[in-house]
Parts: sequence; structure tokens; C-alpha cells
Amino acid sequence: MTETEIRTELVRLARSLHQRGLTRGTSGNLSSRVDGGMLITPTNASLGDLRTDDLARVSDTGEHMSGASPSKEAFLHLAMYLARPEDKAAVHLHSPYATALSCLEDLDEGDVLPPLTAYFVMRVGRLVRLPYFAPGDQGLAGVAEKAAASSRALLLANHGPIVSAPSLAKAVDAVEEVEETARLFFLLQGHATRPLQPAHVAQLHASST
Ligand SMILES: O=C(O)[C@@H](O)C(=O)COP(=O)(O)O
Ligand SMILES: [Zn+2]
Repeated sequence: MTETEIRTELVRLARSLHQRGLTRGTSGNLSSRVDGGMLITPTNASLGDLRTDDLARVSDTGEHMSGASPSKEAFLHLAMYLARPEDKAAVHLHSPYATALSCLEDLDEGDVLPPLTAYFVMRVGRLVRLPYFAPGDQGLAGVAEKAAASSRALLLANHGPIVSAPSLAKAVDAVEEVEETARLFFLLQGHATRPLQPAHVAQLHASST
């Protein structure tokens, strides 16, 4: 993709997420890798109302190179890319069900959601909850990088999900699947539930490699 196409895609998908209520106000941020760094949405801007020229360019080492002031979570996107060199895009949202999940007691921190559907297993795999850090706190960088080495999908405690993937379309698809599976998780509370069996999960992993 050319840089112009990447900019157009970032703006289009940011607007789509915002219009569908997957993130509200000025919450959330999206990035795509480009030569020498990444393009990322600006800080304190609605994802529903961006123009291609608003995007910030940030170097691989975190310097703001051009464009608007970058998201305060730029360091977190860079941490995902450091841990997952094959990934080229990352999306952070405050989507309601995943954010509600991030606030629950008594979760398995390393594997927050059960494998309810094949789509979740194929698109997300495993959702890992990280400890609470205030938005923009760079103390999260090392923790996120370590967790991202084994999972593309992280849930920031009392905050929301961040997911990376080899393309922006795939990262959006995966973060939407995190939200949908969190919604199913809440819908199923109080119902005897039968998640996929380990053999089903192993088969899905084997057929997707
Ligand atoms: O929750 C926050 O404040 C940030 O994580 C966020 O979602 C939006 O921050 P900016 O991208 O800096 O606007
Ligand atoms: Zn946030």
C-alpha cells in the first residue's frame, strides 16, 4: 500500500468504528506502520472526524516527526510492534463490553475469555489482561511488550482492549471480535455454557497455520 492509501484506510476505519459506537468521544487510537515508524491518530481527537492530514508520524524510537500531536498511547503501539515484528497495525478502543470485562474481579489474567466461538479462536486466540496503568503512562510499555510477545490481544485493566495484526483491516476485525466475544460472555452469565473443547481449539490453530 502507498502512504496515501494507508492514510485513507486509517481515516475510513477510524470513522467506521466511531460511527458504530465501538469507541466514543475522543477515546481510542489506531496506527499503521510506515517506513521508519508509524502513522497514528492524533491525541484528543474524535475518531469519527479525522482527515488524512491530521495523522501524526512517529519514528520507531517514539519521536514526533510530523502532523498533529500524536496519541498519548503512541508508546504502547510501538511496544506492540517491537514484540510482534510481523504486525503492521494496531487498534485501541474503549468498546463497551470489552471495557466492562476489563473491570471484572476474578478473571484468569492470562486468558480472560473462554473460546466461545471458532471465530474468536481464529481471529484473536487469547486475550491477556494487563495491570492498571493510567492512560499515557509509559510504565506500561515493558509490560505490554512482554505480553504481546505471546498474544496479539491485550486488555488494559479498567480501560479497554488493544490488538495488533499484520494489516489494519485484520486488526479492526480482531478488536471487533474481542468486543463481540465479551458481549457473548456477559449474555451467557447465569447460563450453563459449553465453550469449545481443547481439541476443537487445537484443530482451529492447526488449520490456520
Ligand atoms: O484512555 C485514554 O485516554 C487513551 O488511551 C485514549 O483512548 C485516547 O487518547 P488519545 O489517543 O491520546 O486521544
Ligand atoms: Zn484509551
